Amino acid sequence: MGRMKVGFLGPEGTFTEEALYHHFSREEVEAQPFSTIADVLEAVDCGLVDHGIVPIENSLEGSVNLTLDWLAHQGDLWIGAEVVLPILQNLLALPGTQISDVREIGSHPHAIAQCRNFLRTLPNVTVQTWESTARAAQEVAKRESRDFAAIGTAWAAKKYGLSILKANIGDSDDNHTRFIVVERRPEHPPAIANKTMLLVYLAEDRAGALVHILNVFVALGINLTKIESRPTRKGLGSYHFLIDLDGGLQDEAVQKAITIIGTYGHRIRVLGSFLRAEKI
Ligand SMILES: O=C(O)C(=O)C[C@]1(C(=O)O)C=C[C@@H](O)C=C1
Repeated sequence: MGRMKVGFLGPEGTFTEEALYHHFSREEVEAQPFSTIADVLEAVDCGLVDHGIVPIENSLEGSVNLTLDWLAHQGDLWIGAEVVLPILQNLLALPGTQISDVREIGSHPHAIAQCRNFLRTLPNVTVQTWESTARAAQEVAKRESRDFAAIGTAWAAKKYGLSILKANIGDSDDNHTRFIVVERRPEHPPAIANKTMLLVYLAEDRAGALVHILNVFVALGINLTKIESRPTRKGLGSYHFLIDLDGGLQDEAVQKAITIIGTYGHRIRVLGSFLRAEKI
């Protein structure tokens, strides 16, 4: 059997690539970089790769909306696993660069958001967003200019021949990102899982509709670990809910909750069921 093809947010040197090799062994995969999160998810959807890995949530900046919205609106992918990684942000520049040389800093919007306090110490520097941290690092190497620095991984510095101008520039030492591993929806979901992600559309916008749903989980003793509302794209104020809960799809209580919520007329889609990743 050939190696599994796994798409990731590239180029090489992103946090997503680190997460990929945390989950899969180098021997079993053929890793394929894509420029955007949407490109990764589309590649899985159309069968170009077997799996895809993308960020979904960060402990400082919250949800990665691009990922949540793609899952809700674009395709019908299945989340088969999650990976949680500690995130250490670094300022990367050409060797020999001094902080006073830097006029522009580029990175992924989430990485920029994780380093706000550090960036405030550089009031004369403009900040640019790039598709990923490694893409910005690659650009620093390409421009060969000391004016431009990137925020990203220590591995990207090595990969693109850059120096770490300043290490650990994140706003908090407790910085973690959760990544999801997606695949095309399997015929049979896994039999052992202890976490499930649901997408819920309320039947109607009336007082107590959300409480109604939450009460079902309470009554069945199901612990919710995250709830996020995102626009349905059907008008201002119209939202659906992405709910993470403790329990696998094989659990009777989870099955019951899904059935009851459905009989109330709310629409529910299981986005995935998998083994919870422990924080490292
Ligand atoms: O740009 C990267 O290196 C990524 O893997 C993306 C990403 C994100 O989207 O949150 C992943 C982890 C960090 O939180 C910062 C950036």
